Amino acid sequence: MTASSPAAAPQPAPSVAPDAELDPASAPLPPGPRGAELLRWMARFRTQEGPLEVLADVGRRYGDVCLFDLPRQRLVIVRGPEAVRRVLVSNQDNYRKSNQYELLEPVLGKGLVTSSGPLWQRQRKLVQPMFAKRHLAPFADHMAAAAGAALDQWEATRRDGEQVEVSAEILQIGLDTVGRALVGHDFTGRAAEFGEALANALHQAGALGRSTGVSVGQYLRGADIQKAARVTHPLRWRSGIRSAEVLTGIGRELIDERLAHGHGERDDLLKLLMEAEDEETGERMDREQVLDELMTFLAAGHETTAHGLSWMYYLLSQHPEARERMEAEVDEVLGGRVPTADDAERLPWTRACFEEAMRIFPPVWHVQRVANEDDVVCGRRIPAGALVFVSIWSTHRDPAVWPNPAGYDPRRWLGDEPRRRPRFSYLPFGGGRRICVGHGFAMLNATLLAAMIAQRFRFDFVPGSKIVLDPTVTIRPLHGIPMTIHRRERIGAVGAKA
Ligand code: HEM
Repeated sequence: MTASSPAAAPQPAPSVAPDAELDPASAPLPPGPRGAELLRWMARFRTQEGPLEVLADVGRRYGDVCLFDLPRQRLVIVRGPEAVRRVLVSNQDNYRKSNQYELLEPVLGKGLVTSSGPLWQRQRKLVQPMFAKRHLAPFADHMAAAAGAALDQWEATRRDGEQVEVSAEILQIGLDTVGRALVGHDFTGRAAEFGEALANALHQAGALGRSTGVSVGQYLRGADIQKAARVTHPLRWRSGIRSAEVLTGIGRELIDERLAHGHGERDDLLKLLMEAEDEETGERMDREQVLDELMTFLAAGHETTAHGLSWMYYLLSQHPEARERMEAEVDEVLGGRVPTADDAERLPWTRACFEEAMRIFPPVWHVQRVANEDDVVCGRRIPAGALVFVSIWSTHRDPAVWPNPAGYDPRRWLGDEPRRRPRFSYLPFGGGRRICVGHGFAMLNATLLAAMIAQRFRFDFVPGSKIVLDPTVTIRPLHGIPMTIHRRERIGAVGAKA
């Protein structure tokens, strides 16, 4: 696990005027390492947990804005509410998404995550209403049905006290629940094949994104990032493409089935996607655009939620009092019945346990942008063309905002506490116009799933197991999280609706 930290150094002087009023030309560049020290930081960045250690340590050493002045590429790392607000919200038009996202295009095509400009605007307008509160109730029923079936399976196949790899279990159950909400029963039977291909495609894209070869390839050959990945890592690239073909093949089959036979009784997200119309032009998405959005939802929604939950089980096993409180809440509110969308609001502690887990282990640990023009952030000049790492990881652990930042304490999420903290001190779903479109869906899915698991099972960490963080697209546990699974006394008849 991530260690800490060189000795703290003085923070840069705080800006006296708001950034918007400062002239970039007269603002100083951010502080940062130079020469051999810069090379040492970069070498550390390439180690297994290095990116997370570097994000945390540059914050401690250089403050909220730090510059790595590399040949041909200036990398700026920002953290903290003020810097996040400037880059993601108040001056967001000055920042475009970085080309790292293009490595995901073989799977996501030109869906919401990877598109920009007018296409993104049109798609966001079409897609956003699908995640409105009124649509969440049927999604919740799908999620609960899929989770119930998966938990029955655990009950039938897992011995009490058996050792399991919790993140693999949660990934599977997470894909079942997200998949059912998106494409209903049609997903049953395809989930295993889909899950395996998706995990590989994302893993390869994440590894290519961190590869020195890909960076050097772009730099030396002036190639675009996909070409650099193809040339410098042909096997890795091919492996990702093969998985992408499996995924898009499944997606096309699901869509073609609907085109041929209609939606029937289905009330899932695929139906909403296929029927969505632009209110001004009446235009609908074509088959390929529906495919890109479907792949985007499955890819963006599945691993993120599942890893957040896996980290929650890891943390809960070390905080039995928090876990007992979750079990007591679930027993009291649900009394053994299957939860509905309305129940999510009646489970504040369960929700808080998930929110706090995402603070300590944010599934998306940073977002990347490129500055179009010079800008000023926290009184420092961000040069045009700089690659800006908005560090969710270190913002969530900033001691200026979070007392005892490494301590897992779901009480931080109760009552007025969240409102007292500065905005953008917590951003697991990003911020600004490109904030996660599925965040309500994700919170519902995670809360219901956590509640249904707590009704029936409990996990204990296997002592002495080593947990290694793998920060690729998401933060996943490199060798999994070994835990023993235990059945809880059943409260009432699980399976009966209120
Ligand atoms: C705990 C679960 C989740 C986390 C932590 C998460 C996190 C994020 C973050 C940080 C972004 C912003 C990326 C950026 O600004 O570059 C994002 C965007 C996005 N997320 Fe999520 N997400 C989650 C679940 C979901 C779900 C369930 C869906 C859909 C079903 C989804 C769909 C999307 C889409 C489509 C975007 C792109 C939005 C746009 O650019 O307009 N996410 N997510």
